[in-house]
Amino acid sequence: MTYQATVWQVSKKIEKSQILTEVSCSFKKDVIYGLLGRNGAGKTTLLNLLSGKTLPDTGEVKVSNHQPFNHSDTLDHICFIRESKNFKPSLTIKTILKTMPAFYPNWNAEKALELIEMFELPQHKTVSQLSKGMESALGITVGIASRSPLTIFDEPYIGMDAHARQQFYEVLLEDYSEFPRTIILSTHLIDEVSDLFQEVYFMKQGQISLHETVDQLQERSFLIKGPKEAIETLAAKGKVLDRSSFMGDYSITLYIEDAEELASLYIPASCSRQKLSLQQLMVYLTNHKEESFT
Ligand SMILES: Nc1ncnc2c1ncn2[C@@H]1O[C@H](COP(=O)(O)OP(=O)(O)OP(=O)(O)O)[C@@H](O)[C@H]1O
Repeated sequence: MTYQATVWQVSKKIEKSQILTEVSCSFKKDVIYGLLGRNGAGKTTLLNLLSGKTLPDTGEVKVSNHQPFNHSDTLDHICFIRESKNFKPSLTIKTILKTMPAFYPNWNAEKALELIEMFELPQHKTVSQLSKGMESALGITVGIASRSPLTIFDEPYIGMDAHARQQFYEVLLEDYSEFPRTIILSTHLIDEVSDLFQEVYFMKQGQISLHETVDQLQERSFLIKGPKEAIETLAAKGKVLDRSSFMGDYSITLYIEDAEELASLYIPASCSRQKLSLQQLMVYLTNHKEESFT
């Protein structure tokens, strides 16, 4: 297996607060990852480490087999687009586009111009003169046109309307199909982008709480409704992520990791089974509290 980036047993404190605790994760070459978790889970901190902005206190981060911090050859392989402040406010879009090849060896000027036109960005304007959505569209343009082997987007669409976000997802997928690279996208708009992800990492309180392929995750998770007794029997087959009861209707959100349990799962005719969206799963997986029926 070829990895573009690996994080091994990384811990990080900021101002005496423990932000990341023994985080280990790896990102394969040419795979699109979703990095999901609630506010303050530690996603941006992890992405800062991966992009060489900071060093871990303990553990090891490697991108293209090197620690990225202060390693210019490795930093050339990484493009990190944050939710804001990606560019100097006094620079015009035109100037930014001119300087990008110096940062990104795979920079594709033609692609950049195509996206500038698609997002209707005025090249003569400075970053400070752009709306929030336009500034985000500029970040996305740079992220895609960089064609960096490790491209990271940390909630890059602030202020962009639904149409522009859809354009972003489509263009990202189209360009990735032609020029595969490792992409990590941290987002809260999970259902909008879930079709893009091949694998997801869930973070909770500074740790990785789950890593799965999207297909596996959806195969292993169920929302089951039915009579109390049947539901209780099914609950014993896996991890109950959520329970609810309303006027005699009982339901559970069940996650079955064990392959044998999964293969032999029998759902009686008195019960119904539904698929869960990635967004619903994320809510349950990052809010794990098990309740009993009342
Ligand atoms: N410079 C800083 N000084 C103090 N605390 C910080 C700093 N940066 C981050 N933190 C803290 O680290 C924790 C994780 O923050 P981080 O930004 O990594 O989370 P996140 O998962 O990206 O959140 P969000 O989804 O809201 O962007 C939070 O509790 C945050 O308050």
